[in-house]
Amino acid sequence: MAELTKELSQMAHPNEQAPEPEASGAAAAGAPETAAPTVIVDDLHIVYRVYGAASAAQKGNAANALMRIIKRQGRPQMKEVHAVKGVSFIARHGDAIGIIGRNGSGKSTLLRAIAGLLPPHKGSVYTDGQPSLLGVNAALMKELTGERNIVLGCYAMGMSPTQVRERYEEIVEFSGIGEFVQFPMSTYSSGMGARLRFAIASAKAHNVLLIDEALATGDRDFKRKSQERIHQMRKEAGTVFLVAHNLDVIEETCNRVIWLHKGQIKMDGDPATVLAAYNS
Ligand SMILES: Nc1ncnc2c1ncn2[C@@H]1O[C@H](COP(=O)(O)OP(=O)(O)OP(=O)(O)O)[C@@H](O)[C@H]1O
Repeated sequence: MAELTKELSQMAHPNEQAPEPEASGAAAAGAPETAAPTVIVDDLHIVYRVYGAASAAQKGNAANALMRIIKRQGRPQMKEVHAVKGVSFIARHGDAIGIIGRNGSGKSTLLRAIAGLLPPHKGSVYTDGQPSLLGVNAALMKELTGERNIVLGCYAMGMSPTQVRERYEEIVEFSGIGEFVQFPMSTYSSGMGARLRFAIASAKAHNVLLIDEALATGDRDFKRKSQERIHQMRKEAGTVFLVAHNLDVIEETCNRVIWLHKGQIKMDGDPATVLAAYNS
């Protein structure tokens, strides 16, 4: 608690997404402890409510269905999925944090919660500025051309028309989509879409950039370019979170790895140590 209070007071503009920090086991690795914190996650719990669903024990069983009819109960209405269970950590300027874990371990949920897209069931997320989430499904419009998406995407990130004009060619060049920039995004392969999204999102310096698997679909050349850009963004004093199943990308890009298992942190530390434990 004392550590968290101190860290919070260091944050320039904490973007408080939930009240009252509570007790914490937050630990830092990666960037030096003197670097300013950019994200504080304190005992975070995220619960999804799925309406119209039922647990395996409640449904698909004739005896259960008969009992519900006898008791005049309707279909079970709601199921809760406790996707993140008491996660705490502190991220700092200059950190590139890889988040690894099996399918369904809570990686994407954690990123979406840091981005402020999911309300905490319990606990808090504090961020320095508005984090930008760059996901496989990031909101570009499929029916518009790459060109229109670049312009709109840059405006959405708060760039001025002059800044958009200055950066436009570089974004097209970086994405490598060539003449397809004049075609609607619905004609793009998933790799081309992912490259364009990354090129747009990384055209601006972000305090906190959250990347969800966006590098997974790029080819080798693009992966190398995007890794270089992530390194550059870290130098510009930002913090990058990266969810990827490709552990090579994590190892080459990140200075810290958080391993999630069933919604909890199993390990948080330097990539060599965490990846060795994860692979064993
Ligand atoms: N919108 C949702 N509604 C209900 N449950 C969800 C929803 N999104 C995710 N979940 C559940 O939350 C848990 C964590 O999912 P999440 O997508 O965060 O995991 P992940 O580690 O990113 O998985 P993957 O590696 O497969 O992408 C899973 O049990 C998943 O079924």
